[in-house]
Amino acid sequence: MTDLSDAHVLQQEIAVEQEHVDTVYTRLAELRREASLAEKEGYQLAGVGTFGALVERDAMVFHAARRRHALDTEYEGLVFGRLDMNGGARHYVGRMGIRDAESQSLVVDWRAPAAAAFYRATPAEPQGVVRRRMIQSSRERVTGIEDDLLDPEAAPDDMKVVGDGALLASLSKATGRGMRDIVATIQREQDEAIRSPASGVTIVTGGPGTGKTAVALHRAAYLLYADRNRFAGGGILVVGPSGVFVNYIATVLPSLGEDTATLRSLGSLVPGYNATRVDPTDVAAVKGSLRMRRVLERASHDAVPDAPTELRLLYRGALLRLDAAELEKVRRKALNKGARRNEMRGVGFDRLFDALWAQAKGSVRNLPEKQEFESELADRTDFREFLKLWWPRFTPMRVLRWMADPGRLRAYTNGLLSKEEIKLLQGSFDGLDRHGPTIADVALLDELDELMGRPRKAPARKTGGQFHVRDGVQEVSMSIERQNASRPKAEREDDYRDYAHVVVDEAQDVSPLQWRMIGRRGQYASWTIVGDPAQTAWPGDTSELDAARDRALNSRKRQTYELTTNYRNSSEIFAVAARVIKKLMPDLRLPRAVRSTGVEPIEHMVAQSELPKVIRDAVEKHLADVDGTIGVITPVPRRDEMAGWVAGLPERVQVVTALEAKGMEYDAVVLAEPAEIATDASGVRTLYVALSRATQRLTTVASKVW
Ligand SMILES: Nc1ncnc2c1ncn2[C@@H]1O[C@H](COP(=O)(O)OP(=O)(O)OP(=O)(O)O)[C@@H](O)[C@H]1O
Repeated sequence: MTDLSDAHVLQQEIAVEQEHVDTVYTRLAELRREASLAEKEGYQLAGVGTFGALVERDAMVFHAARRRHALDTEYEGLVFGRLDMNGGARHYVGRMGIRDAESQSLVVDWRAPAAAAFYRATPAEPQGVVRRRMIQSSRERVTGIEDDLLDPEAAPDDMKVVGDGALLASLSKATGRGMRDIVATIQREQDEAIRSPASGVTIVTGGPGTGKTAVALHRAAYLLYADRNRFAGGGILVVGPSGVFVNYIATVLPSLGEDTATLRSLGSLVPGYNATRVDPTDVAAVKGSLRMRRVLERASHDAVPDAPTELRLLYRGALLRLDAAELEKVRRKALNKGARRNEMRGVGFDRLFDALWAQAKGSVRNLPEKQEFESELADRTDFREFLKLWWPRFTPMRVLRWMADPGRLRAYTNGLLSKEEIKLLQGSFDGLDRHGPTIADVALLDELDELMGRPRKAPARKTGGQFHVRDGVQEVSMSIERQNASRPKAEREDDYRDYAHVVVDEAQDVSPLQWRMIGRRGQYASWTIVGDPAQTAWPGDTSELDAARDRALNSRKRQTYELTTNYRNSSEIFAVAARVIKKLMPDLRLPRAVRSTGVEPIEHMVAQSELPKVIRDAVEKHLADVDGTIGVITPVPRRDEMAGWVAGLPERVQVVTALEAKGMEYDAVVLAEPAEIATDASGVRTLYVALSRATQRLTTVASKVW
């Protein structure tokens, strides 16, 4: 009986909301028509030909096109919330703000201040909200409603309240590909971090699945909304650990209505590199250490391998000669401590001329003025060839390659690294030529770039102006293009460093040198940093990481937020992960997993020889259990071998190493050989990460006790 009447009320309320949603979509269709029309009219204005008309055209076309794009991308689930306020006012909350023809608000943008209460109001602090309603829909059709009655005292008698727990309802849906959209269900503690002030540094910490990545991305969308000029103009940089992860989060930003953020992995932050190779964790830790800066400094000042050991020039019948020691003296004089080698090239040449001039004065008769002496030498091919070999223009890659030579490596690291550390580096640069840099190498290359400076380039030839000449007609380009053209364009595209905001995800794994690399690109930025120290793969002491981070952020003011609810894992799955990390860190505060599925994780203990079959069977079982993604997580060195065991299965099965699994989320996970993951250099904390990736099903397959 109750059920029937509940169902009846639900249908009634759905019909009420459907009516409003219909009004919104009708208005949306009107707005789209208007935007297309404005775009067309804008183009027609070009025919008028006056300068003013052309500028107006630019603005119209640009704004209309952006508006139309927004209207198209925000279509699905446009309206997702409703607030009934004390006093009778009613607001709908959605992916974008929409007003009717009389400028009355039909939907408030989720990022607008008026929508904040939707995320923040609680029964203890209702903030004027009587009833909060979540509206679920599929395209234009309302399919469900969930209410929270926040202020029963203030509720009118006829107010209906339906459903229980919108959050849990939304969480039990499978994730599918990409992160589930959480705009509708952002929780209070998350909302506070998302809307934290745009200045200084916002630090967000929290255990697995607490929504750190979600918060970081929503924050990027929020900042762009709150101060578009500042953040779209300067740009927002979002840095994630790996390419796999960056692809995964790339699908989320457009769904937040933002396509203006720049996404980069740590291996692709520096232009020209797209590194995906990973070093073993202990090697990466040495490469990421601050002490490497001194090592690189030594390398950047070292003599070039195979450089000429002598300079002999026959000049006006006299022999001018500088031997190895003299050449080395000249080089050192030009390159005193801290000097940047590429920038000092001219100074090095000047010193060389000085040395030759001093000799010539004693041995050449009819010596011309010094200037003429220099230009005579500079014209000679043999001398120019010598200069090229003696002091070439260096690229960071060229110098890093020197480290593959054991003798040079020893010389550069002597006294700075321990014997064990030097041993770890030996051989680790061998693959540079054939396979390109590893992710950790990219920070070394960026450091070298700074230590050596850039070879001065010939001034770029001007290409185009602000006018395009086409078919004899002079046409003004779009103002947006002109704006772009007036920026130092090569810099912005190539190695832009003036981001207005930098978001760093999985910050617990950013090495000291990587902090420096990111810091160079955010010197004037405000920052959002999210991470979980308990999930770090950094071996040993993490205080060096903290110090490097602090240096990158220098004295900027900080706000810290802690997220405490795990939305990803079922409580049954998180219990397994918690058991593992508690052994290592008994005092760690763990998040609360709010959702129970009643399905216990499966733990298989099998003989080595059975691993391939049991793993494959487990994956096949999960393929039947869940519709979404399945992650097979392996020890780092065994990825390819194990991928072979599950070859030929559908695309929704992804095989990743425990390190690559960072930040990822799957509906089901099959975790292979936990004991091997735990004894790897990155250890138990990486196993903890791997065990907390699944939303619904977890199977572990082990041949050794763990
Ligand atoms: N308020 C929320 N409502 C519904 N789902 C949420 C909410 N917050 C987070 N989620 C979901 O929880 C999952 C975990 O979020 P996210 O990946 O951002 O967590 P994380 O803290 O970055 O995790 P980790 O540190 O383990 O990588 C995602 O599927 C996300 O969509």
